[in-house]
Amino acid sequence: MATMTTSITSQSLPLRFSFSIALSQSHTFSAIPFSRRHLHLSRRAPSLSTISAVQSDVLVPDETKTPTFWALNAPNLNAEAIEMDRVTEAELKENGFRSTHRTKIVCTIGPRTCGFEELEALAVGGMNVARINMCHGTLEWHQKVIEHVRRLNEEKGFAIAVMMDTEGSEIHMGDLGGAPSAKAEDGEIWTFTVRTFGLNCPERTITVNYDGFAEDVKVGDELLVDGGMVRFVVTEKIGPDVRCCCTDPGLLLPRANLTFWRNGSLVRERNAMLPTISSKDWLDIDFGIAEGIDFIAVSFVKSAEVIKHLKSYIAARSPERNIAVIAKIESIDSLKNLDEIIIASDGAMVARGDLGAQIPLEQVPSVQEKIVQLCRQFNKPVIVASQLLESMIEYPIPTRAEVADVSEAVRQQADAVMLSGESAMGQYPEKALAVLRTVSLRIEKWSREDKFHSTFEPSTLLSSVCTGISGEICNAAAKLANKLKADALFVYTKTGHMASLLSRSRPDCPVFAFTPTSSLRRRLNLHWGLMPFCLGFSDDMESNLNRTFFLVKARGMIKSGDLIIVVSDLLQSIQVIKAP
Ligand SMILES: Nc1ncnc2c1ncn2[C@@H]1O[C@H](COP(=O)(O)OP(=O)(O)OP(=O)(O)O)[C@@H](O)[C@H]1O
Ligand SMILES: CC(=O)C(=O)O
Ligand SMILES: [K+]
Ligand SMILES: [Mg+2]
Repeated sequence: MATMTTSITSQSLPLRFSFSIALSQSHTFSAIPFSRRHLHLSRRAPSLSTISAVQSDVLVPDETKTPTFWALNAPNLNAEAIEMDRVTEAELKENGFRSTHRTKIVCTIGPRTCGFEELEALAVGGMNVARINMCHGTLEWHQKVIEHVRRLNEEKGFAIAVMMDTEGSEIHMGDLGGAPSAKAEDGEIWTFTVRTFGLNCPERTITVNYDGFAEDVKVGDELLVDGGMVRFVVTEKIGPDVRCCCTDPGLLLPRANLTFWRNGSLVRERNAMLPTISSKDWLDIDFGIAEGIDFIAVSFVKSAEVIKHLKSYIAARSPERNIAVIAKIESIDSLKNLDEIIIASDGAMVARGDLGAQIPLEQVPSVQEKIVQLCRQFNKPVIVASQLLESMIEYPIPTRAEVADVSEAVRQQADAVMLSGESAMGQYPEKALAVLRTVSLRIEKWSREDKFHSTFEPSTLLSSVCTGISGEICNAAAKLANKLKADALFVYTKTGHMASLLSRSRPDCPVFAFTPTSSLRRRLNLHWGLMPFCLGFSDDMESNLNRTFFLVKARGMIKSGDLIIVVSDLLQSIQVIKAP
């Protein structure tokens, strides 16, 4: 029979108040090993639900720890032995725990931001993940970006993750013979062709990457560029060439996505059979594995099988590197298999750009909300992407509607929001990033203060999927942190699982995630509310705590009296600690 032990420690830990509940690996409750003098409140524990019930009744102050005690007992450690970035550090020092941003930011890197200085400016501005889109640029170009990010992390202590986004084999235009864009005017006749040209592409001619294109389209079909940014109607087919008349004028961008529509429906002919991961994508993936990237975002996922296939490939090719696989939800097919896809993946992206070209636009908001909610249930990080601040490609301030869109994603508590063209080739990448940060900080604060969690009531949402003992511990810890108005949660995690579960509970305070490896630290950087630190730790929680408090305090990031809730992978325990 399981027995629960609650121990109140008073001597061995750097605490003035502490209590702990420990679950041993065999899932029976046992005494926590690091308290020397403790008061046991042993009791039978029929179910996990009793954990939170005992939490509030055992806070006992221990006034024996004076500043001199701490000065004498401080571990002899160099304050640099913890890896953190200066943005987090400065944020904590200046404004305290509550000020830190919870919603993470992914920035697409393009010609406007690929230089070291520009990348550093994004890092300082709060970029957590740098996304490289394999639709564009050469491998040499991408390699340079990855090298810059690695250098930023090594030299400046950032933990910026690199996400590679695959090209996929959906239909898209060629690269416009190297031109940055081309303007299509109303009534003009353009030729879409499967022929290839070198740099001498004839005027008003667009190459198409899909060989079956000229056979699949029919006269009268509508051809949509980028989901309708520019629109054509097919007037004539001549061998490999398809003549089209422009009906909605606009700017054509290199490699823009193409869809064709017949009688108001998206045409899925043989193109529906195109592989999700093309032969070019596999080469890109090999390149990414060799370069040590952190995430692979798979474009146009249709089923869970492709995710499983890629994950087993990564495991075989690179057993030591745990690259996370993100499913991009942007095709009609993915919506039919949403649950399985999310369960099979390590995270998902609501890729609203292409999604809005495949389903009616008015359905995109509800699909976004559904995906965000499912990811939270299944404990997978989720990114809301595309056109959040589209007008900032050209203008220094966003539209009011864009601010409302960002606010909605933050209110839904998505793990991350993403910049695309705004940071890749826009005129104001840093300003766009600053807008994301300012808006998300404001909405996060508002949500905490007003408990404005209406759509995502954790008790019903989180209980619908069983996350086992760890999940219950993390929910209880988050609840406790909210109730006690704790300043921070600390989690010691070797696999990242406990940290992700704490993030899933969306506590009011930030979560300091201590992990022993830099690669896990980078991956955790995508999760809502996690501040990942690299810190070697042992199986001895007492010494881990001593060490962490000393290091974090030496860096001026916490102060005496701060209330910290500590959760650990190692002991599956919750402790309440007042910083010495
Ligand atoms: N590496 C790059 N080199 C040149 N231009 C880029 C690069 N990355 C992005 N861009 C430009 O920024 C725009 C927006 O970037 P984004 O990655 O969202 O492209 P996208 O093609 O719309 O996305 P996706 O293919 O994933 O649906 C692109 O259309 C392209 O013009
Ligand atoms: C990001 C992306 O691929 C899209 O929105 O289509
Ligand atoms: K892509
Ligand atoms: Mg896309």
